[in-house]
Parts: sequence; C-alpha cells; structure tokens
Amino acid sequence: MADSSSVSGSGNAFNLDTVRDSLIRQEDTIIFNLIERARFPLNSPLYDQNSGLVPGFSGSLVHFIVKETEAVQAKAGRYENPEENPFFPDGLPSPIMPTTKYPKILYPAAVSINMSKTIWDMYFNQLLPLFVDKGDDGNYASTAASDLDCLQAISRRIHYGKYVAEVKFRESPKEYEPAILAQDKNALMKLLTFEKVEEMVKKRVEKKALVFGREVSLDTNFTSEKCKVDPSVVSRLYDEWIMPLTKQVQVQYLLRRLD
Ligand SMILES: C=C(O[C@@H]1C=C(C(=O)O)C=C[C@H]1O)C(=O)O
Repeated sequence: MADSSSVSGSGNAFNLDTVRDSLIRQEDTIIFNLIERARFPLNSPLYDQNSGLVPGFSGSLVHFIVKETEAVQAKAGRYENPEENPFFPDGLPSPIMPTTKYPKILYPAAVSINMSKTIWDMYFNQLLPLFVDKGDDGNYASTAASDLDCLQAISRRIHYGKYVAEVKFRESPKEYEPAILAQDKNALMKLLTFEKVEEMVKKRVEKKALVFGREVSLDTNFTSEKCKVDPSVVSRLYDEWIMPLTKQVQVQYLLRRLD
C-alpha cells in the first residue's frame, strides 16, 4: 500500500503539508530502527579502524559492510532515487537494470549537497553510546546491518531538507529571493525556521518512543515502564542533530536555488 513517506513517488502531491507528513512518517522508521539497534550491545570491535577483521580491507568492519551493501543496492538502482544518499559514493557501480524515472522536483545541483560524513560521525561518536548497552555479544554482521538501517533512515530524513526547502521556496519565492541573492545564510535560516513546529516534533518523537518502545501484553496495556530506547535520547537526537542538520541542508539548497 502506498503511504506518505515519499514525495518522489509518481502521482504524490508536493506541498508543505505532504512534505511534513513524510517527515512525520519517517519518525516511525527512525524510532523503530533505533529500537532494533538497541537489541545489541555496543560491539565495539565493529568500529575499530585497526581490528584487521576483514582481510585486505583497511578500515573498520562496519565501513566494509556498509560499502559492500551500498554497492549491491546501487546495482539495484537505490541511488537513482534523489531521496537516497550513499555514505560511500566513490566508485559505486551503476544500476544493472532499468529503474523508475523519478520526477524532477529538485534542481540538478542539489545532488552535490551531501551531509553523509557529518551524519556518519554524529551517529557513531555521539548518538550510539547514548542508547546501546556496553558489551560485546559477537553479533557483528547483524549489528552492522542494524547500524546501516539507522544511518539510512536518519540520512534520508536530513537530506529531505532539500524537498522542504524547495516547497518553501515555491510557496513564497518573493520572501526568499532577496536573501538568496544576498547569499545571506542567517536570513535564510530565519525564514525557514518554525520554532513551534520544532517544539511539536520534539514532543511527538518522545511520545512515539514511549509508545513504540514498550512491551505490549494482553492483560494490561503495558507490562512495564521500561522503554527499549530512552525517549529523551530520541528527543535529543532531533533537537541537537536531526533538525539542525535538516535546516543546514535547507540553507545550502536555497543558497543555490537561483543559480
Ligand atoms: C522541516 C521544516 O523546517 C524546519 C526544520 C524542522 C525539522 O527538521 O523538523 C522543523 C521546523 C522548521 O524549523 C518544517 O518547516 O517543517
């Protein structure tokens, strides 16, 4: 069944409401993926640059798994979708089969806006230690697959800022044009920021984490108060990283909107 998680599917309407609906839908994906990752302990050897776990590959095991997974997905056409951004774009293979023609909503240079490196560093260095237990259960391949699910969901959400910016520009070009012509980042940031929306987002993701993360039993509504992922960490993820980075994507996008 089609849902509202994409504006680049054919026939989907493109306006600020549908774009915001997509962001709301993506919250579910991000929270469920965090819950899945929290099933495993940290498993730190996965992230060790010098673990030597992969013969002939210099880098961490998670780097190897993500790079190889992205190569397979590129062959199947995943990165033809402008909503998807690889973490390791260099040397990715081309699709080996015909792929859907995605509607051209964004201007072509938008492809060059890529925050993957920042997202990668934020996820492993800051976010991960906040929501997984310490320890090592040896489940490295499954843990890395789960990391990639989280990274892809967070990356899609942040890069979605391109669509948010495009729709905001189309809805009021006269408001944005002077700031774009002046290349005024601060003015653009002010124009595209809606503090009330951001407050709502933080509260909603915290509540979703509370609802999605508790055990459901048939006797009572919830068996325990313990959540699979701390709701305050999810709220912090949005407050400190996801929303600021989405806004940075929006600013970068708008700066070049009139090129
Ligand atoms: C995404 C939007 O732009 C900004 C970024 C937000 C976010 O990342 O959730 C929320 C509100 C705005 O300040 C929006 O207006 O919906």
